[in-house]
Amino acid sequence: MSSAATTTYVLRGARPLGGEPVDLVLSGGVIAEIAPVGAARAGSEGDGTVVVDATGLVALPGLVDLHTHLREPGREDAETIGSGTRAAAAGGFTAVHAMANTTPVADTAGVVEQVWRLGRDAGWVDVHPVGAVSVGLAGQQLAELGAMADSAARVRVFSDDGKCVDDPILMRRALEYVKAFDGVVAQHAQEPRLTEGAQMNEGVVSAELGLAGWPAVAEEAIIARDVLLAEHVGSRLHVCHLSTAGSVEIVRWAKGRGIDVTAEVTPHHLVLTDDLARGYDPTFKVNPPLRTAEDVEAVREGLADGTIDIVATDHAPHAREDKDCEWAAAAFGMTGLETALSVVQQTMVDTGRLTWADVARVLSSAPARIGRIDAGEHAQGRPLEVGEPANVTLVDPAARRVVDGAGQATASTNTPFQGRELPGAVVATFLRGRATVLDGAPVPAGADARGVRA
Ligand SMILES: NC(=O)N[C@@H](CC(=O)O)C(=O)O
Ligand SMILES: [Zn+2]
Ligand SMILES: [Zn+2]
Repeated sequence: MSSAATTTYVLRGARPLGGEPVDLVLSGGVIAEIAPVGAARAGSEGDGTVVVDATGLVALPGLVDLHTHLREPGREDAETIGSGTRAAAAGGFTAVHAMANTTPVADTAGVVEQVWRLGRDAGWVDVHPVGAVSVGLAGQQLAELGAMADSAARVRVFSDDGKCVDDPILMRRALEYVKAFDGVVAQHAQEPRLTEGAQMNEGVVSAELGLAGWPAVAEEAIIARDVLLAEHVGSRLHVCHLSTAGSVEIVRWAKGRGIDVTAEVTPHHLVLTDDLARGYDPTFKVNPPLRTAEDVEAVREGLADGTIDIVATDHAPHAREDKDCEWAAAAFGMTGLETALSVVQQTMVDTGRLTWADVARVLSSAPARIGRIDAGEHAQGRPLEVGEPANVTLVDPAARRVVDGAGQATASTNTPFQGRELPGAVVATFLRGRATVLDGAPVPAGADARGVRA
């Protein structure tokens, strides 16, 4: 159970969205006061008040991930809801959307309620289950979308992620169905016939390595079809992990036409390229595949100009035996929750392409809006204003760290940034006024402000 926050925190000298320093006071689960530095009255009261020296730290609204694989139920050897949500908190997140490709698949009200409850009991972040579009992700029969929407989990995002809803009739029906409860279909855009046996991006490198290629058109053809279907039906479409320059162009065109489409890019597609396949290290095997430097530039441009709405991690932990094997046999996917903010800082903020206010949009308010979790008692992605829920992330943009998968909170070690130095570090995360991370270390629910269990 999430317990009510009892400690009052004064975040002394924090810079909301990278602006001028203030004292941010978190009390009673909300942002209670925003005062000039040193002026917050709560600071002097001692009793139950913790002053956090936030000098130089940027305060962001708690991050929201629209695309996380938590693996429970079914693959608890790779990740559990406990370990995955602890990793999320460590990465500055206060809410995640848990993808449906579990075992069993999250295609019924029963399974999504189980995931939602386990997330709530773990207490690290709000867990919003994604419901499957089709029964068993088999692409044949529509799952019980309405029952999942009406369940305690209040599902609004539906996806067969890992698989593409390639049947246009099924996609059309799903788009029609979700309109009834303002839901969205999040598509994993991969034309299956064009990607049979595909191992990496189709291009110069795949030809050299002799690995079967995954052409850009396999992604773009589905996105083009889906934006037209969304227009025809008058429904809401979300494009998962967009990765090619052509996909950016199609989404830009669709938005220009007024089609209700949103799109996400992953941190890894903002920086890594298919050159990394040359070492045959399956850590770099992911779906959609790492693309070319031109694609990386195009997705950065698309994120900067608002064509791409959000950054979503596609955190995809895998057990060692599924990655410690030859490339062709390895599973697709890489972890991302604990490096996402740093990669966005490196590629977009430190390059002058996004401000911290933009980061708050692409990693918090926009994903919360797309997932329809931006209202009500547990609202996420809200502005840092008095009276709003105290979901706050403190990041030190001047910090530098070398990524070590073994030292992360996620139960898996398949980070593509192993050994790389990244800028920025999450110093603290607050979920409705309760610290889930302090001094860079996770604080379990029920522990006091110094991380000691009461
Ligand atoms: N991204 C991946 O390479 N893998 C994801 C599935 C997916 O996001 O398509 C997974 O579940 O492992
Ligand atoms: Zn996917
Ligand atoms: Zn995914």
